[in-house]
Amino acid sequence: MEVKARAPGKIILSGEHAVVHGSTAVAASIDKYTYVSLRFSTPSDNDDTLKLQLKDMSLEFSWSVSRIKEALPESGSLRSSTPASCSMESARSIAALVEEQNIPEGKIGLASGVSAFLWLYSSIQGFKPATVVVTSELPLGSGLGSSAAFCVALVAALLAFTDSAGLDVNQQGWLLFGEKELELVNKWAFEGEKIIHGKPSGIDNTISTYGNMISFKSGNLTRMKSNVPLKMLITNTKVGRNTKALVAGVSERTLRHPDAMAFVFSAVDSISKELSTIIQSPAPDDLSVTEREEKIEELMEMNQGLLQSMGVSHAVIETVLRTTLKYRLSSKLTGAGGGGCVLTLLPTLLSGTVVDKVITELESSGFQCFIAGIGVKGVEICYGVSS
Ligand SMILES: Nc1ncnc2c1ncn2[C@@H]1O[C@H](COP(=O)(O)OP(=O)(O)OP(=O)(O)O)[C@@H](O)[C@H]1O
Ligand SMILES: C[C@@](O)(CCO)CC(=O)[O-]
Ligand SMILES: [Mg+2]
Repeated sequence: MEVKARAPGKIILSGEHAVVHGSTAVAASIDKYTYVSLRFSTPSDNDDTLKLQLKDMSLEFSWSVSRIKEALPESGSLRSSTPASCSMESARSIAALVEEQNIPEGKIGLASGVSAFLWLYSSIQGFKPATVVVTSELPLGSGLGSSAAFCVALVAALLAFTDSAGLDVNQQGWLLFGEKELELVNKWAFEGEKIIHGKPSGIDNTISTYGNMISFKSGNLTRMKSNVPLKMLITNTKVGRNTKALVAGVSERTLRHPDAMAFVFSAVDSISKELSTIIQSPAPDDLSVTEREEKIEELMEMNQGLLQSMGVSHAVIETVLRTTLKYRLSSKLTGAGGGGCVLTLLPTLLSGTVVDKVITELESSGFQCFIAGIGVKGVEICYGVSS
């Protein structure tokens, strides 16, 4: 029996970092996915290992299930229907299991993803031998929610054969979970994100699970229906960074300057609320489309300024901002910043020639550009495929 799951990446239109401190943020899914396929071994395979294949990186990790059982005995008593946090003791055992795999030095950032995998797999499926194959269209560690898409797709595949899935394994094509099941996927994925991010707000796993567009505050989501056709250019600066370290940096700055940072977070909250109102207001005529876009551009610029004051911008992000500004286009970093990806609003009436020119100039600086499809469905699964 085999199942494949796919979960989308995301952009944050406003509110990253501040959302960790209780402000509102607005996020949308994008049409780039992480895929996870799962196949349990059968007795005829004569194989008692759990394998994780990261296809894009040509890496394979494997553990005998008895070794995992010995290291993580508490996982055996957990239930797939009750998401559980990784204890300090389990985190230590997982670190040992990951270390045994000798991840190449240049790819050591994967250790947190592999740790999340071990926790989620053993907690949801126990100690069954299986092969899990991962591929992704998302650049890792670039602000497009690769960590959350990985956790969401993995959890969806792991829950697909449990009673918690609530789906018929004989159905064909991509299937959506029901509401209760989505909630369960989201909660487990959040536990994985905690292992990768340290202190996530939950916005990334939530948008990857539910898809479309959401506003998010203090762990609660509000689904949004966009009435503005948003076209966003995404520029990957290819400067690598790590969300956990950036989030920790903002928390340290907040401890040093609590009063000033409270105002910064409150300003971001107002920006996100205004942005949600504009995006959801009823369909306008052509003139007001332009007016709305101008407001969105101004809010993006204001948010970028506040992200800079949180200390999460980067020289390379400033280069992208300067380049797009030459074409009178507004941009902001998206996700954790510190490098990674930048969003640029492409107004509806902007000519294709200008879009081509700005992309050519950005790519000549060594950046990678693409126009994302925004607001796709959240996590989906497909039974009976072979990877
Ligand atoms: N396809 C994948 N396979 C294995 N591990 C992954 C995969 N995708 C993400 N990860 C794990 O997540 C880490 C990147 O997560 P990180 O949160 O730093 O960046 P991001 O999620 O891409 O950006 P952001 O959190 O700003 O949206 C990787 O270093 C790896 O540990
Ligand atoms: C930087 C951050 O706000 C968004 C990362 O995509 C972290 C989080 O909310 O968990
Ligand atoms: Mg992440």
